[in-house]
Amino acid sequence: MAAELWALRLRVARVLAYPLWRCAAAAEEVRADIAWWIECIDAPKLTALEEYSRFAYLAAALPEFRTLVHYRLRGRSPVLRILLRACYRPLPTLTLEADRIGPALFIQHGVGTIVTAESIGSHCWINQQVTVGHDAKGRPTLGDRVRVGAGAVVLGPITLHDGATVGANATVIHDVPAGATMVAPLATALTARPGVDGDRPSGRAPA
Ligand SMILES: CC(=O)SCCNC(=O)CCNC(=O)[C@H](O)C(C)(C)COP(=O)(O)OP(=O)(O)OC[C@H]1O[C@@H](n2cnc3c(N)ncnc32)[C@H](O)[C@@H]1OP(=O)(O)O
Repeated sequence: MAAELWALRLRVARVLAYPLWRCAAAAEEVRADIAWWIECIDAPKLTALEEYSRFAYLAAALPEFRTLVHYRLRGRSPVLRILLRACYRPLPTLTLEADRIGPALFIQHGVGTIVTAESIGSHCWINQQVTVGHDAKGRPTLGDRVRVGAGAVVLGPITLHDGATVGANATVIHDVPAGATMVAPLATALTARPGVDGDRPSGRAPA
């Protein structure tokens, strides 16, 4: 039953996604995006699909993917883009602004993620609640295969070189060498303080 439902949903997705596919398929990056998203999601059910079915699934199920497709279509006519955005809603909590986003960008859970970069290389991975943004001097450049973990903040005219990783919740304001991993200090336990009721959220003794 579950398999039949999955097949039915995929058939419907294939019909509904067709106009978007017709507009997007010409962009080389979109094909690389599809392959990269399937690799990152790593679900055998999706790996087994051919390219158009993969696209239809991603466009139907993942608004993050639709946001990326709309970015890929930014050279098309404004009227077409408005129509496509109305029919295939992007994720409102995800912003992608860059002069160039190379082929294959995966966005996992685009909740509260704002990416304002000079450029982004190929095969990058960005998580939820991430800010990649500018300071007074400029905005970041991301190389190839850069990964930015949940809650991370990357600011200013810096470069995350190829293969750099920013760990969850880390703030980065300097260049990161190729292949390096940046992490923030980990949370530490608050030691018990005499005279304070540790069970109370405010930490204050009752009046
Ligand atoms: C809903 C969802 O789940 S969405 C998915 C959200 N997930 C993410 O965003 C993933 C982001 N990834 C990370 O932050 C990873 O921990 C990475 C990439 C920074 C490091 O991963 P790994 O290389 O596998 O590191 P590993 O787990 O082996 O830890 C190595 C060391 O780094 C420390 N470390 C790992 N991650 C972090 C982090 N985010 N912040 C601070 N220190 C860290 C570990 O405590 C460990 O230190 P130790 O050797 O002193 O014990």
